[in-house]
Amino acid sequence: MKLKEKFDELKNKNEKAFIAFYVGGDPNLDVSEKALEVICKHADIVEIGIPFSDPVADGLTIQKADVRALSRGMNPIKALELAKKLNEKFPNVPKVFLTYYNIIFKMGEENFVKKCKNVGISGIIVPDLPIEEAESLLSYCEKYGVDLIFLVAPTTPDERLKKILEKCRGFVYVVSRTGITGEREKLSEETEDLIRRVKKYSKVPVCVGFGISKKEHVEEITKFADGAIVGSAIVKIVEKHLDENGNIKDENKFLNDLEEFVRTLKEGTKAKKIKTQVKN
Ligand SMILES: O=P(O)(O)OC[C@@H](O)[C@@H](O)c1c[nH]c2ccccc12
Repeated sequence: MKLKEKFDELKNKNEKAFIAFYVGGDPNLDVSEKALEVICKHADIVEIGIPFSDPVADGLTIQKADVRALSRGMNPIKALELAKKLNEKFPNVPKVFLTYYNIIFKMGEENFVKKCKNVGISGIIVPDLPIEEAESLLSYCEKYGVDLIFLVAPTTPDERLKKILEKCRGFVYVVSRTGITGEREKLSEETEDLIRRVKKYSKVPVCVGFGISKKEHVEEITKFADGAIVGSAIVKIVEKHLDENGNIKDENKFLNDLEEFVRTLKEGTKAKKIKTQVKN
């Protein structure tokens, strides 16, 4: 499913998007497939991380997930196969890849985008690809109908913001604060201003990630934004269920825990608007 279709569908239901991130292959391919299936039951959009050895924008939680997946032989081809399987079972949940540029470069830009298209990937997020270097990847994404999603940060000046938003497709990823991925107790106060600033220029839905880790955060963010993205807090559940050899102790317990968490997060996007009462 196209990202645009999903956002239109949500708009009709008066809901915002809950976007869940999970590292493909964490802690191994088989478990990650089951975990992603559980996530697809509740999330509106799923972000699948292709694990990479040097994930420069990631905090410790996701770095460790990447190491777990890579040590069990995860690779981009397996990530594509995983996406294909998920797409067959959940065609109405758009899937996007989050991957660093080296992986795309190694596979060849056109080859990578074409493969994404073939397995039903709707969009690609490449955190270490600046807009100035994205021309050829953008052209392949356009050719194959895959959305290239860019990130903007509190430090992005207006001029650059406009430049990015002109090229950005699917949705724009607003990084709520400077720094790396990871949970936070409180959301940054500047986030609201940033969302408003991005909304002013954006033709695509505005989604926010970094530090969103509970239902209340999702509720708060989706008052202003079109979607909330949660990563580390989901990956933490894997960590919690590991034994000393890096295997899941009790698969059913893990999947139940995960399901309960993503179900709750999705609830945060359905929060009722408080209507002001008018007295007669
Ligand atoms: O982990 P957090 O703080 O919930 O943030 C989302 C994030 O995990 C996910 O979108 C993501 C994972 N790796 C990234 C690298 C760059 C940008 C974003 C990401």
